[in-house]
Amino acid sequence: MDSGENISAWATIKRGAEISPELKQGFWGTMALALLGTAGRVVVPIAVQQTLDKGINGPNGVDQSYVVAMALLAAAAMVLTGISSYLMTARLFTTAERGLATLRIKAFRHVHDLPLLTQNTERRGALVSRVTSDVDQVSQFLVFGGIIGIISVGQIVVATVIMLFYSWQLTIVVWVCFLPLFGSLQYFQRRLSESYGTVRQMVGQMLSVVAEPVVGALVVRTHAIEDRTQARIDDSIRRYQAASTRAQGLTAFSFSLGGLSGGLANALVLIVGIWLGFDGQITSGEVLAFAFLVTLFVSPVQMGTQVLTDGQNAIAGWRRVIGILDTPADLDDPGTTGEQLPHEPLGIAFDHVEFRYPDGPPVLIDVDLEIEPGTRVAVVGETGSGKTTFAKVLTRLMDPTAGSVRLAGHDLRDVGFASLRRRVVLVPQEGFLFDSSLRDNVLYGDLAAGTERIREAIDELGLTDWLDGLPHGLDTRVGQRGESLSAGERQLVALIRAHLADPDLLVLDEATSAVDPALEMRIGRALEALMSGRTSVTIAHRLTTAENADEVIVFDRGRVAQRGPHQALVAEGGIYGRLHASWTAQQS
Ligand SMILES: Nc1ncnc2c1ncn2[C@@H]1O[C@H](COP(=O)(O)OP(=O)(O)OP(=O)(O)O)[C@@H](O)[C@H]1O
Repeated sequence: MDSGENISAWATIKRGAEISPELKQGFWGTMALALLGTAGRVVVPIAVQQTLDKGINGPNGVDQSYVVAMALLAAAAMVLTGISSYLMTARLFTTAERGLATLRIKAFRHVHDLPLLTQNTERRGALVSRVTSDVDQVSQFLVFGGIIGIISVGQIVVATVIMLFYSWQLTIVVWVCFLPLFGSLQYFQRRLSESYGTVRQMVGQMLSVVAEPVVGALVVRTHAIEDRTQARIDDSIRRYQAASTRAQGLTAFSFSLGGLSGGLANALVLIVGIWLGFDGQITSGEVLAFAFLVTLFVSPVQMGTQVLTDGQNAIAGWRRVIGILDTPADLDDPGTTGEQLPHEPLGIAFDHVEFRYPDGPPVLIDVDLEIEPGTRVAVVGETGSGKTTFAKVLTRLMDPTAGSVRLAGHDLRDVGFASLRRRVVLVPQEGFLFDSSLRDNVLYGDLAAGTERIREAIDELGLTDWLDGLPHGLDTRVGQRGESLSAGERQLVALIRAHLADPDLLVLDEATSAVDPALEMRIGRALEALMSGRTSVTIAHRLTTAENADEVIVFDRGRVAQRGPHQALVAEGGIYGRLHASWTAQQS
């Protein structure tokens, strides 16, 4: 998956704003409010200077009404600052959250389009961290860092302009104190960017290492590998801690440099200001106002270094989310303009199909076959011979690397996904059940089905007595991943789901888990009903499945080695003969 690391900070912000156009909305209004707020803050030192130089030390002595007027002006300015800060904060919150909601939605949606292989290889925890915690970093920065950043820049600009108005010499003194910091900003920005990039990567790794044993808790317990698992988790936490400490150290250093420059500027302004005052070039009110202005200048610079840090962390996160969006979907959906599969049993044609996993050897080699509509096919072969890969290519979970697959004469690449997923259903070996009711789970087959249709489907599969035996019927909770049901019952749910979908090509990866004979019979009956009137391809692990099929296709190291009815293949011997012998030996 695209790590996004090659995108520069500026390009990341531009691309981020392109993905979430809401972030740009009302930007100039927010900037105007920021400037208004900053201008309000600057009024206070000016009022202090005016009060001292004209209201108290003026040529006609103390001018009370002038002092009151200046106090009122300062108060009004503070109220204005408060109101504009509030409005700006509210606007930033709203636009940032709206923009990030769009980013999350787009990223989550794209996860479904990612190549299946990427989803397998990209550690799932890291993927989740990209769409959750990485987006949170961006959110925190845009909301808090964004506010402070805008205020800071505005404050620095306005403070500099007013400082120049009072004394250009003291302004130069202040800027000279900050030059080393400003000069090294780019260096810090680069180092911070690298460090926070590593931090975000470590967060992803930590999440995936933590998530794995939670999902595989049963294996961890049964094999008593808690210590080994914990050691891996400890290691990833420590690596995250080290990366984070390195990044924070850099932040602390840049922050201290800001503090040092600020202290130096304050001291030098007083020394040089008093010296200029002796010379008559500046009044005491102006020196006092300048001291206020230096504070107005120093605090945003210090805040700015913090913002820079948060910004780098956020940009590192933003890059990773953009990396998801920039990873192309491997399968192109022709969409509504694509061809539609007919609603009738589908004929299958593999035209010199080759498939290889990335950087791997060919796993399907020159598979060239036709299957008549309505045929019941069993696919057999030794482990690793390519049966599952064949099923995935047949259902267009992956495209062949050479050759083509046609259903009812349509090249699968030209068929719209909506039609394909409606007419072709794959029932995997271990169907995934969601932590919800039985009804919700079977509804994934046909979201529009009502209770009556569901009951009808269950009846057609001969499962009504099984359903009636469940404590709450259709409302029975299946638990996480269907853990409250037995393995056989989970298969039944998968079969009902598939039947509701009413496909014209059914591709089944037969479950290998043994179930009790009564349930086995139920599953057999349900399968029988499910396959009738449809083309079906079953990856068979049982002798009876192969026996009952119209035709058996035998795979050997990616090639179709034999095909024909069961009896004929038994007579032929070869690979199927050996398989058959081992099945019958198992049964006896
Ligand atoms: N995601 C993958 N990445 C790389 N190689 C893979 C991947 N999935 C399968 N393979 C390889 O492809 C070959 C065929 O695998 P496949 O799963 O299609 O075999 P199979 O006949 O279904 O085996 P089984 O009966 O054990 O499920 C194997 O050598 C396997 O190692």
